[in-house]
Amino acid sequence: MNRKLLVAGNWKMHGSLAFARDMMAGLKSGLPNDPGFDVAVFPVYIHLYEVINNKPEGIYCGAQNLSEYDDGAVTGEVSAAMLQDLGCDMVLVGHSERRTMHNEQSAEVAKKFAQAIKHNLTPVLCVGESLVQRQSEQTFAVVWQQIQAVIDEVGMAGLASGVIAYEPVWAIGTGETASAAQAQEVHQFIRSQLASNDDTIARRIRILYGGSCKGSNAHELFSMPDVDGGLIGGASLTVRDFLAICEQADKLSQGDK
Ligand SMILES: O=C(CO)COP(=O)(O)O
Repeated sequence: MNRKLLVAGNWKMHGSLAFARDMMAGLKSGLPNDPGFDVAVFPVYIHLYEVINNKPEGIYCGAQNLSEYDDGAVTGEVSAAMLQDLGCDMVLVGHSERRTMHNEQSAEVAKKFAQAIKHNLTPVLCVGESLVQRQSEQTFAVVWQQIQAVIDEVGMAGLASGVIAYEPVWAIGTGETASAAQAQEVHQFIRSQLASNDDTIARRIRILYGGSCKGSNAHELFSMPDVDGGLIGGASLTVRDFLAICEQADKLSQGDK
């Protein structure tokens, strides 16, 4: 099955309104017209509106987090309905920085995923193991537990409305990338586990790789059969670096992938 590659930039807690405008202007002039791959950016909440109002046509915009609740007395949180109202298309859920720094548990992540699909946002479910977990051969178990929690909440049909991003924690912001073979091994595991529940959904769902992905390794990673693009941190923060990754996605989308 042909899955469209997705290159997604997670800006994390970086940028400013001027940065958001400059990035959008740079992508407008640098991206191919009508690309054969999808592009998304994930700014902080307070820069979303600026991005939404300045983004080139066809680029998706998403938040980095959302509340697990509909509305109410939840100071400092932002609901799925508010994100949709603003014009967001997507939202990250369960990024490892939220799981570790904000102690988000898989059950909470699953509730956030459910909120996203209820409000027609595409959730990008981030999963991945720590270095200790990899060294103790728990990678598959950890990753699957994180996905299973979402399936328990929304079923396979719900999961199918989202995107999965495999981000090994040891590769995030460290400069140490999973090799293409290491990424493929986990992506293939995820897809085969999903296939034992629903083969069609398993073949259709996009699984991104994240963790020190950059222009120089994107082609090798994205050319793996089960890698459908990337969730990019550091290399999404300049037009040049982000476009270098998009260029690789463009080449692959015009070729066999
Ligand atoms: O966490 C990431 C994207 O969500 C990856 O970050 P880096 O690309 O900076 O390693």
